Amino acid sequence: AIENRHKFWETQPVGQFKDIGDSSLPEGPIEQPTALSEVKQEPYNLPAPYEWISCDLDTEEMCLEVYNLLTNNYVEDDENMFRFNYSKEFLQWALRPPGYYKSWHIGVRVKSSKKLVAFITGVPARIRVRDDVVTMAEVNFLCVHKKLRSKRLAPVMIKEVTRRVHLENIWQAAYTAGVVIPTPIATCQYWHRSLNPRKLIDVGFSRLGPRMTMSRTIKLYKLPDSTVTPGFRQMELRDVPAVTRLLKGYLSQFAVAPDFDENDVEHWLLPKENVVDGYVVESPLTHEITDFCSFYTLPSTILGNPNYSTLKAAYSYYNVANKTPLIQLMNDALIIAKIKDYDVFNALDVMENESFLKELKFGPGDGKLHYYLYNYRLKHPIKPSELGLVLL
Ligand SMILES: CCCCCCCCCCCCCC(=O)CSCCNC(=O)CCNC(=O)[C@H](O)C(C)(C)COP(=O)(O)OP(=O)(O)OC[C@H]1O[C@@H](n2cnc3c(N)ncnc32)[C@H](O)[C@@H]1OP(=O)(O)O
Ligand SMILES: CN(C)Cc1n[nH]c2ccc(-c3ccc(F)cc3OCCn3ccnc3)cc12
Repeated sequence: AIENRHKFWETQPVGQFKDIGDSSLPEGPIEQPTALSEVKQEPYNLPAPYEWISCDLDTEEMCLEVYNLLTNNYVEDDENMFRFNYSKEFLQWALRPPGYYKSWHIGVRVKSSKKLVAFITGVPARIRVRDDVVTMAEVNFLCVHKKLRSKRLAPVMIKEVTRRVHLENIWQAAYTAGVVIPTPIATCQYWHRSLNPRKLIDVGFSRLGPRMTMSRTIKLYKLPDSTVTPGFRQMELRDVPAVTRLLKGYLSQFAVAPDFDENDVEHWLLPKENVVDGYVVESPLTHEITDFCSFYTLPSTILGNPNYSTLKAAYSYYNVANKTPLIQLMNDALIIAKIKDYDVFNALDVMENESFLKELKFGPGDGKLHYYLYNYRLKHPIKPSELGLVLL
């Protein structure tokens, strides 16, 4: 057998490849919590020139350092044509939800130059796994500077965030990645809906279909100038209780989903310009909030194109269609994104998204997004349609 060794991940309390199909192993936590006094009190050792830093994202200066590290060194697509370009406002939103810990915003910098060269974050979240609501860390933004790759720095970053999460008496985590490591609990496909086909073709994101001209392609993706659902409007603070009720009811059908309360909904779904958009359908007759849709803003830097520098992308977030057909609700989201000059609208095949992707002219992306739980075993991977969790 090909030795597909995961020297670090084989030491971790995660589902192991060798255990796949072994239904004698129980679902749930793999290791039991330890006493806080038994958690390593001091940070893990770093190579000599480096030191740990807790990044205070309340300061513009630290925010800019994190932004610059990620802008130049974070996730690229498989063909290295695009790199995620999370904005500073987005990072402050993503990393400061209710109950967040500054100590979980972990940086590594060069002692001499003070340059930030690595980063990893956690934010607390209540995640329901089947009938079990577990307080977890959502781990994200793992990044090692391009010049420091393949030095086994990532395992140290992961062990350090694990240690700091343990110190808060939290023993599970959730994370996603484009890479396959032990062991995905779900594997999702991402899809793209062109809004600005000319630009997408110019930058090489899309290609002209066979027997298709540019003008025919522009016509294919054309959208109305305004939304079609009566009562469709931006979400406001006063809608938080109704949206929370809608969302809790809707997410209860999925095997893994966030357990949002009103504080969480206010943080994660109230519109923030250039960060997150949320829309409700208020019945013109009864003024009841019947539906909800949302998307977040995550541009990608276009690498090495003379005419364009940024791809403006919207990502489907949480959507609840109770009275309005989901396909109509999502088409209104596309119309809003086009009005707001997005180039592309992206979606994973999670929740009920599969039901609208093809009809609304989404095309399949060229990779997968794998979902993981740390220190929590599922007997089998779940289907994307059983997943009710979207990580940023
Ligand atoms: C109870 C609380 C628990 C909290 C913690 C929970 C767990 C959280 C886990 C983190 C979740 C993050 C979620 C997230 O942020 C979303 S996924 C995005 C990750 N970031 C990027 O792709 C940015 C560009 N790449 C880099 O910066 C580097 O390539 C990174 C830093 C990715 C790896 O740096 P490197 O210089 O290329 O590699 P070495 O240092 O030499 O290390 C190689 C080892 O790292 C393993 N590796 C590689 N990529 C990984 C990834 N994306 N997740 C987990 N592990 C990953 C790899 O399998 C190998 O281990 P193995 O030998 O066992 O196979
Ligand atoms: C989720 N969050 C953890 C960021 C993250 N990490 N790793 C990833 C791999 C794929 C996607 C992804 C998710 C949804 C989607 F519609 C397109 C995607 O990537 C396209 C390829 N790409 C990468 C960079 N620029 C373009 C996100 C991520």
